[in-house]
Amino acid sequence: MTDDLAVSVRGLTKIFSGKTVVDAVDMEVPKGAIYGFLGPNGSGKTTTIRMMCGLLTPDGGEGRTLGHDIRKEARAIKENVGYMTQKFSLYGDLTIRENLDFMARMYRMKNRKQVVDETLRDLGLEGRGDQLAGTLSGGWKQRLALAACMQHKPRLLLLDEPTAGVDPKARRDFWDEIRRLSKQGVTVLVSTHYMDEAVQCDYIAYIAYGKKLIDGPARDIPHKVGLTTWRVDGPDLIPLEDALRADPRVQQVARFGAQLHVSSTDAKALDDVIAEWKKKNGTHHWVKKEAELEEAFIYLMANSDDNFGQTGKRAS
Ligand SMILES: Nc1ncnc2c1ncn2[C@@H]1O[C@H](COP(=O)(O)OP(=O)(O)OP(=O)(O)O)[C@@H](O)[C@H]1O
Repeated sequence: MTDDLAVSVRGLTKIFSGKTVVDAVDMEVPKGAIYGFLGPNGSGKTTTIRMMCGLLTPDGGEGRTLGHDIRKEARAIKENVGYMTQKFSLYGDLTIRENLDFMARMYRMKNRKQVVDETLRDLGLEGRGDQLAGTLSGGWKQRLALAACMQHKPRLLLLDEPTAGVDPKARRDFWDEIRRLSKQGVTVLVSTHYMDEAVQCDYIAYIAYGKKLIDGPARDIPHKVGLTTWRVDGPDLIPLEDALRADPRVQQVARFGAQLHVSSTDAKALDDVIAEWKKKNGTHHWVKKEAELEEAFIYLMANSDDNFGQTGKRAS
């Protein structure tokens, strides 16, 4: 394992009740990266991340996280992990200070009063420590939850759908903060179903049925998925959209504002469709474009009930 990797694991496997839910996954996560795990419900994302962070013992495989053996030194890894989930984050009926203190206790921090005071100050909440956390707005709850799990200065941060249900401004602020942490060298692992979280990631792994099917830098993912995309705008897009969706040679039609992005993994078949439309109706403006992460994300998620590689489903 090189010094610039926060995580390097091979053959990671987990079996629950006789069912292999993570199947021989290899993974390398550079230090300070924001690494997104995409995939359908129950595909094994959380289980993979938990094994990499020393929170769950693998049934097979090996590797190191933050320089520690994931099997033998799980405790040392855990001490360096901050965990923020959408479901469990704060106790609404405890005060802001009590929540911060509770988290500091969980990490057995010694100088808790000082740490909590510092966190309150950093958050700009000095005068509001006695306020019940449940009375905070969604965006503030999220800032508090993030600050709480960073108090022990972890080098690895786990985020489970961190901005689900949060308004756009708070979401932007949150990702600004995550990027700041990543620049400071904190490695961030994000499990998500949401495109606007996926596009924040430097690296992406797509997991289905416990297997890692695609991974790499986010900018390489569209190429790895192999999508060809055409952008179209012009009048009467709704009938065009309906017709394209009904065409078996088109795998995906996604609306982006006043445009449609029309995609397929079969470039030739798609080009034929577009050529026919250009001939039939000259009022639309068609441009072939590089597929971007948004289209790749929609494609992966829309096809995620099927075995990967099978197509035929369409995103909307
Ligand atoms: N502690 C456990 N005991 C038994 N089965 C489990 C346990 N944890 C997870 N599983 C099962 O393992 C499979 C993978 O779950 P996991 O939570 O890793 O998936 P996921 O991709 O993170 O899903 P989601 O996106 O819904 O959170 C699921 O079928 C789940 O029910």
